[in-house]
Amino acid sequence: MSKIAVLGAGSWGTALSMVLVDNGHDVRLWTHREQQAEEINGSHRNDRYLKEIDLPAELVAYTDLERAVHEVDAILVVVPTKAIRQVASQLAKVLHHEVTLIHATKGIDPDSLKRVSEMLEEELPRSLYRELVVLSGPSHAEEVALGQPTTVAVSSRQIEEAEIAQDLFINERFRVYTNPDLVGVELGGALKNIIALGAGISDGLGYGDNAKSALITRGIAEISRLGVSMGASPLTFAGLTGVGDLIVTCTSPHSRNWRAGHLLGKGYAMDDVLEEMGMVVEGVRTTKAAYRLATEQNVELPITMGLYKVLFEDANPKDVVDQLMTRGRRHEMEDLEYGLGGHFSR
Ligand SMILES: NC(=O)c1ccc[n+]([C@@H]2O[C@H](COP(=O)([O-])OP(=O)(O)OC[C@H]3O[C@@H](n4cnc5c(N)ncnc54)[C@H](O)[C@@H]3O)[C@@H](O)[C@H]2O)c1
Ligand SMILES: O=P(O)(O)OC[C@H](O)CO
Repeated sequence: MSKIAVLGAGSWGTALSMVLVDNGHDVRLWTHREQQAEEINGSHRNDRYLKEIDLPAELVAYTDLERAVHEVDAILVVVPTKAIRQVASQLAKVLHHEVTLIHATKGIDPDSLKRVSEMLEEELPRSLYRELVVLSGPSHAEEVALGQPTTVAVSSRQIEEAEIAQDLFINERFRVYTNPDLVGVELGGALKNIIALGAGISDGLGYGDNAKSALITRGIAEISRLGVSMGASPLTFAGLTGVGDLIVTCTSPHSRNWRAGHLLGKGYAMDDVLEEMGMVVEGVRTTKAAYRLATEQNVELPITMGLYKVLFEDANPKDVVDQLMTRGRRHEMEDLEYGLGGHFSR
């Protein structure tokens, strides 16, 4: 049994805490909101984030970060990307020993253009952890909380740290694979949210399965293009944290990104949509980050660019779809054009 602090009591932090409690660990769920801690400890519910789910009585919520992390073996950070630096700097002040450090947040910071692990590394002294671990994959909190079969991957620069995280989480309903490609695992989870917003918009506009399938497959092509330019392996994007997560997020009404896109496609204004969601929609900020990265690195991301125009330049989604459909002609597989596995003859 390990002592584990989970920082962030939203839907994902709560669902992952349930997995850890199921595995027999002593779990402290930290929230910055007193009322939420009272609800979790008193009625064993976290209804705003996981409706109608009874939490295990062993799960204890804390509002005092220092007490929550006292003598823990591992810390799981799972606050939204926007809060990562703030929570990490609070943690740096109260943590005084080395832990296994895992994060399960999916995003890229649009200001610094850093991945979540990079922000954590910048904010936390190296003496507090060995090598950071990322947990990602196709996993709606609502299904994990119900104990439905789920698979994810953990990645770290050191296999030992990834295996420690694998051991903490794995059980017969929550299968955890290891993957050495930390950059790819992190980017797949972050960038799929952009495409999920697009898939929601497409559904909201009334377009059908053909359009959504196009978004998923051309989406993974552009995720891979940007990912490879940032040092990821293209193979990772064919796995759980790439196409796996893209499918789950683009096709499910559980997805906040899909739902937000759906409302945008129906004509609601962005501010109203975000207020209606009441939970984090990571794809919005990540679209800004990917737009900047693509511009800086000269990588072609047509769907992301189109979505940026809809989200931040008030473009009409239907016009953006028209622009995407009438772009110049292209080969489908860029590498095949150059003879890797096949080539044309005229
Ligand atoms: N919900 C899912 O199914 C799911 C699955 C996989 C990954 N994720 C990722 O996990 C991350 C968290 O998502 P979520 O679904 O739990 O979000 P959420 O909106 O359900 O909850 C976010 C939680 O973070 C807390 N928070 C926000 N700012 C904070 C701060 N400064 N200090 C302390 N706490 C703060 C909020 O109070 C809230 O409890 C996101 O990056 C998301 O993409 C979510
Ligand atoms: O609800 P979303 O859109 O944030 O997606 C949740 C998870 O990332 C799906 O794997």
